Amino acid sequence: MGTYDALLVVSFGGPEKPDDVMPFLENVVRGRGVPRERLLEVEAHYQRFGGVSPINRQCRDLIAAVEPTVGLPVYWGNRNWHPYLEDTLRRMAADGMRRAAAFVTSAYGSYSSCRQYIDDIALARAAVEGAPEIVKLRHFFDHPGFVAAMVDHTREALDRLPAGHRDGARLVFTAHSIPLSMARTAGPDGGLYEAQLRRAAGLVVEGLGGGREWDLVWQSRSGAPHIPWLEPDVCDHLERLDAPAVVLVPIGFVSDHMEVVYDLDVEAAELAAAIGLPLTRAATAGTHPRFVSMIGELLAEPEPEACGTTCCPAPPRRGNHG
Ligand SMILES: CC1=C(CCC(=O)O)c2cc3nc(cc4[nH]c(cc5[nH]c(cc1n2)c(C)c5CCC(=O)O)c(CCC(=O)O)c4C)C(CCC(=O)O)=C3C
Ligand SMILES: [Fe+2]
Repeated sequence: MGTYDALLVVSFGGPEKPDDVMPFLENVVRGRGVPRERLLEVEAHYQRFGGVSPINRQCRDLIAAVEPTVGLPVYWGNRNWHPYLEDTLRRMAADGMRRAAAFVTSAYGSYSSCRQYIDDIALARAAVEGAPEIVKLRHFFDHPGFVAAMVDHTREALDRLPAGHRDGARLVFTAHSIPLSMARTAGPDGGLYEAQLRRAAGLVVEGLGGGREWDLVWQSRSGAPHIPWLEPDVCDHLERLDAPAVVLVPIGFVSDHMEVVYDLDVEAAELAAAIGLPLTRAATAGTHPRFVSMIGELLAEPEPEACGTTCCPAPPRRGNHG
């Protein structure tokens, strides 16, 4: 860890009170062509939980668990809500930090899950005089710490199924859907997002001892209806699936984001109850001890090379942001 003088946790950000919800959502979708109706729907998901996203609390919990283990000061900055990256970089500069490793709370490559973080770090650095150099840590989808946490949590979810359903239960892995065009151009050769997700899911199945049927499906589709996104959606999949029981494994998320607590724990759970399908949901990595120790292990790895400039290109912007 000799080359870094701080760890910077970079996350998505989320609202912490009802009045934060619309300004937060407008930050997220600025220039993105997300229809107003979709935004209002998602606003209702947040308001149902008192206008509070679980994500900030999860970042604080992760930082509290990680800080004592890494021997470095830990900072936290978000892309879309307070504490904003720019404010955090300003504080880091004032504290004399010159060079920090960035742990982004997303394990995979694609524009939304990687490049957008890199771009926002660069924008924030450009706005702050004397901002520290930032080295983004690698995609950790296949790291034994992440995999071990998901294996444990999937086993716990299997154990929560009614006895008699555990052996035959199907594992349904989920990740955030993205536009097909974004999926095709993810990574240096395209298709990286889906390939990394399949690899991570396969490692979890292996860690459980193998021999189980599993699928990778998508959730939380956004955007305009005429734009194709990755399919099938988790709910369509559950409806068609011929399985005695299901464990949902949100392998695409590192903590229980709003997408997990609403789209899976409310929507998918209601559907499963309606069609009589026994279903449980595996916890996300969260603050599992192996996930926490993984961060220290990533800091000790040889410094990752920066992504190439043609990797995960930005989709065309819409609206008044060019
Ligand atoms: C790949 C991916 C991840 C995983 C990687 C990562 O973790 O970064 C992710 C995470 C998250 N997405 C989140 C929230 C939202 N995402 C939206 C919209 C979008 N997501 C997209 C992709 C992803 N999103 C895309 C292509 C869009 C369309 C607009 C655009 O092109 O940018 C919208 C707009 C409303 C809507 O959903 O339509 C919201 C509110 C939160 C916070 C949750 C909380 O508060 O707990 C988190 C962690
Ligand atoms: Fe999202």
